Amino acid sequence: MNHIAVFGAGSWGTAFASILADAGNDVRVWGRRPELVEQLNRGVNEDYAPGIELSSRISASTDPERVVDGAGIVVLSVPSQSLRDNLTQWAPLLTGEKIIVSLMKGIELGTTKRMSEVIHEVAGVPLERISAVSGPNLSREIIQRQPAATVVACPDERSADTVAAACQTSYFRPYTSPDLVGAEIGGAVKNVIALAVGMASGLGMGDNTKATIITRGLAETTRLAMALGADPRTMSGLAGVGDLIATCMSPLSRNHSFGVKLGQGLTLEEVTAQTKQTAEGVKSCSSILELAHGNGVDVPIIEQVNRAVHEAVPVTEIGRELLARARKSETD
Ligand SMILES: NC(=O)C1=CN([C@@H]2O[C@H](COP(=O)(O)OP(=O)(O)OC[C@H]3O[C@@H](n4cnc5c(N)ncnc54)[C@H](O)[C@@H]3O)[C@@H](O)[C@H]2O)C=CC1
Ligand SMILES: O=C(CO)COP(=O)(O)O
Repeated sequence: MNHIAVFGAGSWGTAFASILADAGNDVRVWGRRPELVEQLNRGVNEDYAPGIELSSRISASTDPERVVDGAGIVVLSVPSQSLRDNLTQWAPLLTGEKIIVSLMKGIELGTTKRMSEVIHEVAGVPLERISAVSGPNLSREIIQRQPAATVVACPDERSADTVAAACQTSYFRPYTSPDLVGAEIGGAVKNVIALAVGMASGLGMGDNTKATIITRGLAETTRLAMALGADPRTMSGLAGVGDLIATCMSPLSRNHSFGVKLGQGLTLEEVTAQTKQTAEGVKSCSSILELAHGNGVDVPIIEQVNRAVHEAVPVTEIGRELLARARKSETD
């Protein structure tokens, strides 16, 4: 039996630990809070996966050394903006031939780095042993064992295949891809587009408006991904349009729900106070905008989401601005 370490006992860390356990692995989860670790060791996570009985193959600890000991694969699932701080403490443990898996969908504020870049920089792990798992994977559906597929992206085919083999179950189908950049950009940007779709929903707009934002959001994502060297085909796959659809359309999405509340007129502070879980797009809209500007990429939806979220520009105003832009060809 393989031993796999999962850092982060939130919604996705716990759901992914369940997949790994169902795939036959012995899974050790690191959690920050002793009370949550104690819950996991009783086979539940009422904070992040209420009503779900967890596999007996999952155990948990607050001690990173104990969690990593003997693991060939280490999965990271903490909020993107806290990765660097956490990794600084964990880096000495990530030695040897371990494969590191990022489940995170964000871009670091201040550096505009993707999560694999942060892992490479802080832990010194070569990119050939860093993979990202990304796709339409709403944790609540996955932990209920509803069928879904995902992409395991890594420049090294053997590493990608090792991770894919470790997380394949009767309900979860991983595809491999060499396009780490595309998978990470697809995963991070769709959160911002989901905020925009949520805002439209909150304003009472219907499906035409939402489909328009999703489609033009995909155009922005593709432009940015290609400018960073990604394969455009990734954008028409699970880590691109697949995740975009799931996140933009589902009431289970925290980013979508966050956007709905902003659209209904709540302030950023009010929505933040009501939101217990991580809505990555709220912070990453700024870093993604900076990344796009730094690469000369036009991202009007992301720009307007950033204004609504961080400059308190009314949501009605950003819609008007998007529609008033100069006419252009759809494919420019
Ligand atoms: N929930 C989902 O459906 C999916 C989430 N993701 C991504 O997975 C990543 C993790 O998200 P979730 O598990 O959903 O978030 P979550 O909010 O459910 O859980 C986050 C976990 O990190 C812990 N945490 C918070 N601040 C921390 C810090 N400073 N240091 C260490 N731990 C900290 C929390 O206590 C919690 O256990 C995000 O990047 C998200 O975009 C990706 C696919 C699906
Ligand atoms: O990434 C996700 C689904 O693939 C989860 O989206 P949210 O973080 O918006 O809930």
